[in-house]
Amino acid sequence: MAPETKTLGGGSLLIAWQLKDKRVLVVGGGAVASGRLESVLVADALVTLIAPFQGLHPLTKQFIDTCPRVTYHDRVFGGPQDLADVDMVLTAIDDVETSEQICAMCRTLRIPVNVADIPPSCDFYFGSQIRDGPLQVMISTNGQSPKLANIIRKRIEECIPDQAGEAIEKVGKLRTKLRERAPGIGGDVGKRRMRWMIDVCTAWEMEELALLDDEMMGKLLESGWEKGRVPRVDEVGGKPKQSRTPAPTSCTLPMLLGFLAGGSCLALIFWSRTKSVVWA
Ligand SMILES: C[C@@]1(CC(=O)O)C2=NC(=C\c3[nH]c(c(CCC(=O)O)c3CC(=O)O)Cc3[nH]c(c(CC(=O)O)c3CCC(=O)O)/C=C3\N/C(=C\2)[C@@H](CCC(=O)O)[C@]3(C)CC(=O)O)/[C@H]1CCC(=O)O
Ligand SMILES: NC(=O)c1ccc[n+]([C@@H]2O[C@H](COP(=O)([O-])OP(=O)(O)OC[C@H]3O[C@@H](n4cnc5c(N)ncnc54)[C@H](O)[C@@H]3O)[C@@H](O)[C@H]2O)c1
Repeated sequence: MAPETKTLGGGSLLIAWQLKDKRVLVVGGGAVASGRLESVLVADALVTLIAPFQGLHPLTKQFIDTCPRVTYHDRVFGGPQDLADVDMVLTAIDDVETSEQICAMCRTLRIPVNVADIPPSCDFYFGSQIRDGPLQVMISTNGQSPKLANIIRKRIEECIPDQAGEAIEKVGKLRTKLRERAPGIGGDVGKRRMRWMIDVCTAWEMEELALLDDEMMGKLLESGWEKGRVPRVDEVGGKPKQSRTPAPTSCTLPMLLGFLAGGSCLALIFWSRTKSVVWA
């Protein structure tokens, strides 16, 4: 559906920010900071953490002890020198004044900043997250209700197929193999690659894609891509997913029995009524 261009606005940009090897400064070491650490470490960032040892949350300590990507300084924030060569700043401290000062310095230096719980001091908000391997879902209420974001996340989690993450991973591998076999950017080959990938993803069930291994991928490319078709799972050595729709026999038999039982009851009632009229 085309967007309503005249009234467009009031939201925020939803993107998957690539943080690999970017320098992220986290100020604070409490529970909120530990969540921030997890969020940026999952994105392969290089993290500097500044917080006095005394206030560290156990999870923050664990990240310091076990993640080589975290460089820890046992002290309070020291001023603009702490912001040199930094690509992103996240503060989670129980000191509003210092938070606002850090935000002002970041804005001067044009470093994107998030100050936990102070929306005017945020260039971007965090959201409620679902992760399953490469699958990433963020629920944002754009600052209106973090608790509802948390509740909606739990509901969405229930709807995501169990094998979604694994299926995505396997399809990712298949796409890499396909690009090796049929290289090139754009053009006819690009169009044909995209069409074939769309057809494979549409024709195969998520559970079937999740089972793809190297051998099956090889066969799929050989007997599928090379011949311009999408083979069935069993044609490439896989086990097809049991159909979710019950087989017609298993569906019609109980229905038929039910129908016969119902019919017999009605006949019995009708017969007994006729009898009682006659006997009256
Ligand atoms: C999603 C989540 C991600 C995360 O932080 O990791 C997140 N807050 C979470 C929880 C949470 N935060 C608060 C409560 C108490 C209940 C309630 O108030 O609803 C709960 C619920 C709980 O703890 O269960 C209090 C709160 N938060 C903010 C304010 C200030 C204000 O609104 O003005 C106040 C009031 C302070 C006060 O009253 O003094 C502000 C922000 N919090 C945001 C993110 C950004 C907007 C996200 C969005 O709207 O989508 C934004 C704008 C900035 C930011 O921090 O990035 C995480 C859930 C993770 C999960 O469970 O999955
Ligand atoms: N967005 C959210 O989900 C959310 C939820 C709860 C609380 N918060 C907010 O986030 C902030 C942090 O919450 P918390 O529960 O982690 O707090 P906390 O009190 O457990 O931790 C605060 C941390 O900041 C450190 N600190 C304080 N001043 C510092 C300074 N100048 N330099 C470096 N480190 C400093 C402390 O040593 C401690 O490690 C609070 O302001 C709170 O309002 C946000």
